[in-house]
Amino acid sequence: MKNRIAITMGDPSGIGPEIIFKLFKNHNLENYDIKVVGIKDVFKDFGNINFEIIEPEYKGEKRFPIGKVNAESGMVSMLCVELAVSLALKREIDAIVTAPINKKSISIAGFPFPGHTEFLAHLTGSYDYSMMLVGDKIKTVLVTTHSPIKSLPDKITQESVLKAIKNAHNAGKYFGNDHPHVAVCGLNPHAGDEGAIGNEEEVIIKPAIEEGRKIGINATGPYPADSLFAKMLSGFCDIAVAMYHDQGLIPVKMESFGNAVNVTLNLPIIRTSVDHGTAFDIAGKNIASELSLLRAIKTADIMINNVKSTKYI
Ligand SMILES: NC(=O)c1ccc[n+]([C@@H]2O[C@H](COP(=O)([O-])OP(=O)(O)OC[C@H]3O[C@@H](n4cnc5c(N)ncnc54)[C@H](O)[C@@H]3O)[C@@H](O)[C@H]2O)c1
Ligand SMILES: N[C@H](C(=O)O)[C@H](O)COP(=O)(O)O
Repeated sequence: MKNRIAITMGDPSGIGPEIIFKLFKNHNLENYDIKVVGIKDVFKDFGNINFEIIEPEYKGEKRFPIGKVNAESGMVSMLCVELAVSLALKREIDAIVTAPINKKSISIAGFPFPGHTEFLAHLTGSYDYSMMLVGDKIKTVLVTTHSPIKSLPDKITQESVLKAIKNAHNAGKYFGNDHPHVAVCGLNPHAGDEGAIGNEEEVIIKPAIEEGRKIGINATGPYPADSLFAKMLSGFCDIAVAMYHDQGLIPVKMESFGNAVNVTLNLPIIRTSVDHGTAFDIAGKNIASELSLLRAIKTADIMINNVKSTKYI
């Protein structure tokens, strides 16, 4: 049986519908059983639709302004995610792959979540999840997700760092390595220089790495983040653990933007996503690339095939 994957439409004011249409038009998808969760009317201007669309219950206006923040687009994009998650929890599909949402539009639509990741955690009752961005050589798991910088000191704890280390270890299998070398970034410049420039490395990050090592994870660090990612390009480690969003995502996007995949680890469902946003600046121009979406489908397929056969720590 082919793996059953639902792609959520994303924000209809952005490039989500366009890249979904291009995915079906330009690629051979016969190895997968793919459905789209979205609004049919949104796709009809692109041409003949040769894929199945499941619609969420949505009673509002179905014409969405292109390239503009608005509450209706935010609302419908989240309703699609909600429906896809319910199908995944009922095991009617094997994975969800998400097209991009706009964080401002979902906020004015009344969803108090800064992204899919946190909404998915809410819908599935998950706490020990992590965001991972998968580039070609650079693969990063984050300790904190969409957190304002000023909130970081409270969120980077021994527990949250250890959680990310475990999730990074367990993610190795998806990339052909059951025992990955997980290299952990410091938080401060030069990883604190042994306490000379901040002490989070000494009192939080090193103890978390030690805990990880005690349960058999090949975790090392903390390393100065400014040089770790350059070393990663030469094969120094398999997965990096980064303390906050931009520390981990800038290196992935520098290396692989447009071809990387966002994975939410340790949910009770499989979820992958594109590495880019709604790109309002190019929405409606027919120039958006669907390649990250294709990669997200392939990654979800690998995860589905691997998930049953793996031992978790
Ligand atoms: N997976 C997601 O849902 C997701 C991911 C990232 C950002 N976002 C959200 O999207 C919105 C816009 O974010 P942003 O402007 O920071 O980033 P963005 O990724 O939307 O755009 C950054 C730049 O990359 C270009 N770009 C993006 N995707 C492209 C594609 N497929 N093909 C060609 N060019 C592409 C855009 O035109 C823009 O110049 C924000 O609300 C952000 O929070 C959502
Ligand atoms: N952090 C992601 C990125 O920059 O690519 C993006 O915001 C998407 O996050 P969600 O999957 O949580 O929406």
